[in-house]
Amino acid sequence: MNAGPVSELFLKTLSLSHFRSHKKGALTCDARPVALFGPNGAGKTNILEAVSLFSPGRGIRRASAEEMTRRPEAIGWKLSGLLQASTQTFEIEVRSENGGARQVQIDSKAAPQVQLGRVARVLWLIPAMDRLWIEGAEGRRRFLDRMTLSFYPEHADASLAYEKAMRERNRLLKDQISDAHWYVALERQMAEAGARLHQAREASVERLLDAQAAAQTAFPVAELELIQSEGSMPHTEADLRDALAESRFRDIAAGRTLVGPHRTDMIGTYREKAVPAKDCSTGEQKALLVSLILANARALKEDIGAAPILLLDEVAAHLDPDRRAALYDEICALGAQAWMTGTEAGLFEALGDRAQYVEVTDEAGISSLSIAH
Ligand SMILES: Nc1ncnc2c1ncn2[C@@H]1O[C@H](COP(=O)(O)OP(=O)(O)OP(=O)(O)O)[C@@H](O)[C@H]1O
Repeated sequence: MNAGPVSELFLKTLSLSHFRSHKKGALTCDARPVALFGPNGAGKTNILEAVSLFSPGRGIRRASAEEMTRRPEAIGWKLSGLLQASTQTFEIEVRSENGGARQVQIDSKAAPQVQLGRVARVLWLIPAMDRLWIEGAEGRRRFLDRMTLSFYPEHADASLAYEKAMRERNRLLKDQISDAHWYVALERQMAEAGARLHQAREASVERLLDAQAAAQTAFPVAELELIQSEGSMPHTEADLRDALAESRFRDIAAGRTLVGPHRTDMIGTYREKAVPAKDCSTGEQKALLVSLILANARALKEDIGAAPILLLDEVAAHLDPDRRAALYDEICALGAQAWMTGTEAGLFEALGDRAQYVEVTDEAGISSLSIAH
């Protein structure tokens, strides 16, 4: 099952049942951007989170199924939607019973989560990423891996294989086992999967730079460089295997693996100014992230034929009016169904009738998700 080459990709319907603050909510929409507006706490981000669960992973908040269960009933939740991919329509359902593991169905058939990545492509930018350039490497690595995964869905397999072998190696390290033959097989697996991981990340970084450089865009070019948090970064399978073998005694002392792509970091630079992203102004840091998301969407459109669904939480409020208008123009030029949130409908004024407007209110637990005219 694969959406294959598509000319458009958008959600036609979305229903939520007992999901976070939404007891019941349903929406029918077209391919245009969706501007969600309403007061603080109305449940706008919860709707974005619901859409994000139509792609693999734990969604925009990385929450557990249990956390997403509506209180106080806590009986489990269900999301369903019709995804239009050119002339094909996929019926997607994601649910959790009593806070248990998420179950996915595509066209009424149980499907593994990874299958969602081949049908729906969803990218997002949320306020939690605002400090991405400043905080720890883990957030940047996750951001990088999501972008990489969007280009190369098989990146998930390499990540899993790498992590599994590393977990076993770390167990040996913790038990202070120094017998070499125990390590060799695991390091071979790590090197094989790790080299694939690294190549896919490097390829994604290159694609993002090309997509930014080639575009007519109001956003600054974010140049990305991958580095290893300590020392040099082994690139090839052979280098990685040697680096792991060399690091063994140091790793035993540390009780964990100190070298490899799990320690990759990503440095961002505002290219035109040659200023590291971490030293840029708050607005510039946001603009660099918007630039990357748009580049990701443009490059993905080249691959699959249609722009991915975008989830932009509170992005409009953080951009000056010129940049905001530029963002809307670029989204519309891409033809992306961008789900955007804001407390005021006025934030979306520059979109005019190029978007559909949804007022989100939460009265008596029944969310009113009506298209506002
Ligand atoms: N599991 C849950 N059950 C019930 N309500 C929940 C649950 N999780 C979160 N909420 C409620 O959802 C609301 C937050 O929703 P959301 O973050 O979508 O708001 P928002 O409209 O984006 O607000 P803002 O404009 O402030 O960002 C809060 O009132 C919170 O208490």
